[in-house]
Amino acid sequence: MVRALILTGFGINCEEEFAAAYRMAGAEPTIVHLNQVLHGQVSIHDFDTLNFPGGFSFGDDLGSGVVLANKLRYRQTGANGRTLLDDIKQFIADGKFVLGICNGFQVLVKLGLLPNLSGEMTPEVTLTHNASGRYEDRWVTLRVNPKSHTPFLKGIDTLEVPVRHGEGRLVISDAAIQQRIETGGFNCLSYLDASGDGTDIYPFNPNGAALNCAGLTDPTGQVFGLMPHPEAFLSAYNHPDWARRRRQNPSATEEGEGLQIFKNIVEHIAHTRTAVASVTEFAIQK
Ligand SMILES: NC(=O)CC[C@H](N)C(=O)O
Repeated sequence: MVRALILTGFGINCEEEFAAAYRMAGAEPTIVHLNQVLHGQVSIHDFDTLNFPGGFSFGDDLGSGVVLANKLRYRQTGANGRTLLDDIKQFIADGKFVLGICNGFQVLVKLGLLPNLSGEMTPEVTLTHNASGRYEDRWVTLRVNPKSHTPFLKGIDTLEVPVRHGEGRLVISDAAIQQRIETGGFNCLSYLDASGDGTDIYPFNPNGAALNCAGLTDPTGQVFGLMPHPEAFLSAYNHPDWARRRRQNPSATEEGEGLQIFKNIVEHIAHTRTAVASVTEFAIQK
């Protein structure tokens, strides 16, 4: 069974949707208060994926995700001076996966886990207040960057998902970093307009993000974060226009488009595990 650790506490509020997504994708989700991890009662290393849900951690004080990111970077988890960021580094080095949605994405960016071009886990870009100056709560259409190789987005071309955030505007102040993000395809998701083109025009691009970017991966593809909420589109009936969509395509699946991201990563982990097991079995037989 693929095991997903879902963090909560301090104002995170999307952990149940996250758990439902993993459950529907065939994994075993465990929701844990961040303090249980920081106090050593739960180890992230017992899990395959580490998940940062959306919400309003620490009331968005100092900027969304900033306080939680600092807690992960500086709060020592034991007498040996280790921090949770040290454990997350190990977790990624072990080939495991990290997913952050909305406030979770903001945490990963402020922590320097995304895009992490340098490998040093220092912040390289930021997410800040929407260009509209308002909280945006609407559905958007996204396209997956064909250059992206993250298993989370395998086989997905476009998808519709809701956004609900006040600080989703990606700002890249260094031209060299922007170029490396584009060259590597780490800007893995872009906002589309009604004709299916990437756009910086409001409200299709709800926040004015650089590169029309709704999501980033790190160079390994193991760390993925996005502003929209795929975990809020698990059933076709979550879509505001579900009735018309069903009339147009009555034989379409009843699954929501967001679920595929979770199915992808669960299948990828299960498949990798089977492949490793059969190689090991082959080596033992020899
Ligand atoms: N839904 C969310 O996770 C919102 C994130 C953050 N509080 C913001 O408003 O930008």
